[in-house]
Parts: sequence; C-alpha cells; structure tokens
Amino acid sequence: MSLSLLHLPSLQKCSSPLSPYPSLPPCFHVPCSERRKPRAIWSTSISCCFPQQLQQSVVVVERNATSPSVLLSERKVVRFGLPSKGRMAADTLDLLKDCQLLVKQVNPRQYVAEIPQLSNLEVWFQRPKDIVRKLLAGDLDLGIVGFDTFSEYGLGNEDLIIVHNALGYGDCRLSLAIPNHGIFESINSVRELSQMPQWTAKPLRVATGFTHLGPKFMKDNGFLNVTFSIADGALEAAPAMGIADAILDLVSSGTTLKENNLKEIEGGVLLESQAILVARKKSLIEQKDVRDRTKEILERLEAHLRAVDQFTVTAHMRGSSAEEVAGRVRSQPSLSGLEGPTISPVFSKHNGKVTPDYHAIVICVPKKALYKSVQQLREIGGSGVLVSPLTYIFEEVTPRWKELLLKLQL
Ligand SMILES: Nc1ncnc2c1ncn2[C@@H]1O[C@H](COP(=O)(O)OP(=O)(O)OP(=O)(O)O)[C@@H](O)[C@H]1O
Ligand SMILES: O=P(O)(O)OC[C@H]1O[C@H](OP(=O)(O)OP(=O)(O)O)[C@H](O)[C@@H]1O
Ligand SMILES: [Mg+2]
Repeated sequence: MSLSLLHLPSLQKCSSPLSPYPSLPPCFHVPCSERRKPRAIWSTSISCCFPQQLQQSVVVVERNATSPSVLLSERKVVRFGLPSKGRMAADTLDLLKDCQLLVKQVNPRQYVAEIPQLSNLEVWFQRPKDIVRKLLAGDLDLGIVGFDTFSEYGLGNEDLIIVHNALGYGDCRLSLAIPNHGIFESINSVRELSQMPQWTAKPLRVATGFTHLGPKFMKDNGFLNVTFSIADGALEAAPAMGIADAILDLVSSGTTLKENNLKEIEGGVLLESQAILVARKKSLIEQKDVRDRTKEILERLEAHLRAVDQFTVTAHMRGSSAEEVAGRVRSQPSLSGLEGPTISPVFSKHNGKVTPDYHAIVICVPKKALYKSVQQLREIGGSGVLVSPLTYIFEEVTPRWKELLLKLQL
C-alpha cells in the first residue's frame, strides 16, 4: 500500500471512524469538488490527515494499488526499479554492468538514473519492497528484487509476472528457527514444534517481518495458537530477549542463527530466494516499448548468465584433417564443448608449400572443469592453449522470452 502526499485547499472534519494510522488524528473528509486533481484520474480513499494547525494543506492519501498515479497511457517512458540500498543494490548494478548495461547515476543520493544503451527507459532506485508495491500500483514497469520480497509484498497478485527467476545472487531462504536449548533442545521438526503441549495453554510467539507469508505458513502447518511480533531487523535477538519463542527470517550462511543460539528445523523452510526480474503484466501487454526493453534486458541477462560459468578455450593441434582432429577431441569427456568443437585449418608454409599441418580448435568449457580440460587437450597433442572469459552465449531463441509471450498470450 503506498502513501502519497497531496496538497489540498481545505479540509472538513468528518464523522468517519478513527484514522487507521495510530499516530494520526481522526479522518478529515475532502469534498470531491475541492480535491485538486493530480496528473491523472485515479480512485483514492482519503484516510486521514495531519492536524490543520500543523500542516494545513497536506493530507495522507492511501492509493488503491491497482490505480497508477500517472496512467500508463499517459506515461510513455519505461520505468525500471532497482534496489536503492542494502545487499541487493551493488550486486544488481554489477550484474547489469557485466551485461554492458551500465547504470548512469549522477550521484548516489539521486534516485533516478539512465542506462544509455536502453532508450526511453528510466531507472528508479527504490527499496526492494517499494519496487514491488510500485509495480503493483503501476508506477514501475520492471524491477529487480529478491523472490522473498516479491512473494511477501506481491501478495500473489496476478498482475506481476516473473521474467527471469534466477539472476544468480541474493541467495537465501526464508526459514523458521527456534532456540537450540531449553524446552526446544529435542525439537527438530516443524511437526514436533506444533505438537508441543506448551501451545495449548499459551500461544507460540513468532517474531517476523514477513506478515503475509508467516501467518499463512504457520496456519498451513497446523499451528492453531500463534501470535506474531513484527520487527524489521535483528530478529535473531527476539528469543533471547524473551519477546518470541521462534523467528521467521531470512537465512543465508546460518551464522546469525548460530551466533544467537538458534537452529533451523526440518520442514521449516518457507521458500528459497534469489534475485529475480519482475514485470507488470499490464505494462507488457499494453506498451510495445516495455516489451522491447524487457526483451533486450532479458536476452542480455540470459546470454550472460549462460556464459558466466564458461571459458572459451582455443588450442592448436597437429592432424591430417579436421575430421581426424575432431575425433581426437571428442574422445575426451571434458572437451565436448557446447555443440562439439569448432575446428579450422591453420595454414603454414614449408619448403614453399602451404599446408594445413595444424588445426585450431575452439571449445567452451565450464570454469570448474578448466584444468581437467587443459590436461586432456595436452594429452591429445594440444599446444598454445589460450583461455578467455565469455560475456554472452546467445542462443537462437531466448527460452524465457518465449515462455513469457506464451503466458501473456502474445
Ligand atoms: N543474509 C542474506 N544473504 C543473502 N541475501 C539476503 C540476505 N538477507 C537478505 N537477502 C536478500 O536481499 C534482500 C534485501 O535484503 P536487505 O538486508 O538489503 O534489506 P532488508 O533487510 O529487506 O531491508 P532493510 O533495509 O530494512 O534492512 C532480501 O529481500 C533478500 O532477497
Ligand atoms: O545466515 P546469515 O548469512 O547470517 O544471514 C542472515 C541474516 O541476514 C539478514 O539480515 P541483515 O544482515 O540484512 O540485517 P537486518 O536484520 O538488519 O535486515 C537476515 O535478516 C538475517 O538476520
Ligand atoms: Mg536485511
């Protein structure tokens, strides 16, 4: 749910219920005729406002998540949301840079930027949860966030669509954890936890920031008596502080849990997460520029992520013909390449005669199999082995793009 500030000429106190925001006073009602119209038509519910004496002309507006502040038909520029801070921010910029999509930001406190290679596209830096909220509200068309954030704040809304589900960083899992001592010492699974007699007399207290996924998971796992305390960070402290019995939070290395005497339990992983590329379905369907920019970003990401674990290896090899050299190369398990070796003759001159004594072979090998591949190349007579990194491996078609078009029925 997003909040915007809107300047209004005058306010009238209304008889509606108390403000949903505890720190704010009862609602004020603004007659429709007096609302200064923002740049587009949108349905708003005015929830509450600041005291007139403090801020006479400002009200807080709760915007319907499905009503964009600037209607898509008015906004022609494609908006791409990237994490503004936190652990996803730098890795996202690095990945885009590796795909030759350099984000040009004038200074780190400026929240709008551009990618010169992508015309008619604005980058907006936002906190990951706000990227999802703004995609839902139609204020962004594309975004990169963790799958956990997408699941928590996307609320299963069908207007969001995952374009790339595995960008290869931000790996973590959302997991239920309990103390590794005291009454929990012998508890090793969610089932055992749910069956502890303690939770008949009093509720199991869970600390989490995942207020949508958390309660759903506990309910699905048969916990009938649960209360939640909400915190944004350092949740691992809650059990030791006596605030909670269990926590539901992100785990990556497991160090924070261990350092706070907590443990994960069997069946306690809600989801596995990594960075993903998400789009607003409506924008993709209605705007060609959104589709074109998405396709280019996706193609570059797919081709780069396919290439990132591979090296190109070239070597020279003696042989009477390309077929004979190919036979030798193919006999080695680590040298089969992506689609078999590329072999071309190297013409050298002996006694005035030009002959293809050598052949140059080019193969792609997985980075982790590099040394083995070089050894095998040498065994079959390879020399002058050159190894270079790969930026992209473009296939004839981009599988994820094909899938996306199918899902969008385009
Ligand atoms: N320990 C971790 N290891 C790897 N990825 C993580 C880890 N913790 C979080 N992430 C991923 O990075 C995303 C952003 O986490 P980050 O800690 O930067 O922000 P946050 O905790 O959600 O917000 P805040 O700015 O309030 O701390 C998470 O949504 C998740 O996808
Ligand atoms: O398993 P680990 O590798 O130890 O990582 C897990 C920790 O990382 C995240 O916290 P973060 O560092 O983002 O701090 P925060 O609690 O302030 O969000 C998460 O909320 C855990 O606390
Ligand atoms: Mg964090």
